Amino acid sequence: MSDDEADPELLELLRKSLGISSGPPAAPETKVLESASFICDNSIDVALDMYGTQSAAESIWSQMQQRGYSRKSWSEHELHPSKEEMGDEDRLNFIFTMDLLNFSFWTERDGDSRFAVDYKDKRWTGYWALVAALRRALEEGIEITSPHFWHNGDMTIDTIRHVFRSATDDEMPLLQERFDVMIEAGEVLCMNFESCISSLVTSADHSAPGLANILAEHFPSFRDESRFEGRKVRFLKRAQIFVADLWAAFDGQDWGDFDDIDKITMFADYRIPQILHTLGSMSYSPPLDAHIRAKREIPPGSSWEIQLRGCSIWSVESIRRQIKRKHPDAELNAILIDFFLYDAMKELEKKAQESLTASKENADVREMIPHHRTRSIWY
Ligand SMILES: Nc1nc2c(c(CN[C@H]3C=C[C@H](O)[C@@H]3O)cn2[C@@H]2O[C@H](COP(=O)(O)O)[C@@H](O)[C@H]2O)c(=O)[nH]1
Repeated sequence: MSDDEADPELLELLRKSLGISSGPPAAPETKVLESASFICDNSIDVALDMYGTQSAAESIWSQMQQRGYSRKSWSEHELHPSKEEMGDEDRLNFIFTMDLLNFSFWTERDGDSRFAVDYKDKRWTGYWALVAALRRALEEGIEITSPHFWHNGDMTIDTIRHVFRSATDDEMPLLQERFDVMIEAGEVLCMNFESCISSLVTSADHSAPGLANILAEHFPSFRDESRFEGRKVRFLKRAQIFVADLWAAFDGQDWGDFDDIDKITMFADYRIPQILHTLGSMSYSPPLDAHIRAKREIPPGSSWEIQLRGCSIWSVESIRRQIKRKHPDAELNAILIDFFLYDAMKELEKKAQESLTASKENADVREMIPHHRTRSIWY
């Protein structure tokens, strides 16, 4: 070995001590699926049912095929922004704002008296009420999706109260928190990304988990993490659904072009656990089951809440693996299963509502378990 060739082992030792990695940078990982597996292995109040998972996988896959459910289904929702009506920058801003605020729409009310937004001659509730309110504001000339507007002092809490005003006397939950996360996001975007969502997305260099990690790193309101059995666990629900919404809205191209989109997991919200339980894929201990049916709140960060969220992520992963086992050519990932389950849940809820109102006395609607009630900005 010539004098100027250093000993490779010595070099490696030096690199390790200086924390310099030798090989190519490791591919970004969110560690969400790993968290979900750990939670599921240590859950005693939520359990996955193997047979329920197998039958859920079959019915989900056959329904997805019957409906031709795909990434394009996202843009078929009448309130989601299409490329015909919004330029790329406006759509980026719209989707970022939507997923910055995509949390906690449930209230103590249900039925016709719950929080709702009237828009385009329809009454929208839940997530769709958020999307409708953003559209309504833009049509009223309020730049509610612009990071500049959040940061230049023009936006006040009264702006938010006006933008998200309800058609009933039941107000959108957490209005102050929604205002706070917009102010915070405006500051972070101004300091780190020239107030441009495009700069934020570009910084991930086409990595889906990379973009989710960047959101969690720079924006506290996207840092959806907890501790369980002495370990940090990550859910990153809104960070991941932002990536997934970009991927779907831009049909896997341009701002939706990610090399590793399949590393995104199901989004741990309060709707998917409900349908996973209804499908028999997930079951609850008697105390937890009773608590949820009584519509009692479950504190954020509590063991029950973390078990519900972690087991839901693992349940959708098990369903995905089951579908791939039976149908190796199936083109699908956790995102599409999740989106499908959310849409299916909303259809179920609508049918249950209609049959309850239509024939209250003999409604044989199997009393679907309610969704769990945790109040937080994470989902
Ligand atoms: N896991 C998961 N959670 C989702 C969604 C969506 C909407 N996504 C749209 C985009 C593509 C899909 O096709 C959907 O059309 C909202 N949520 C969450 O649900 C809760 C709102 O419930 P409700 O109050 O009943 O509207 C709240 O935590 C919200 O964050 C999803 O897709 N997956």
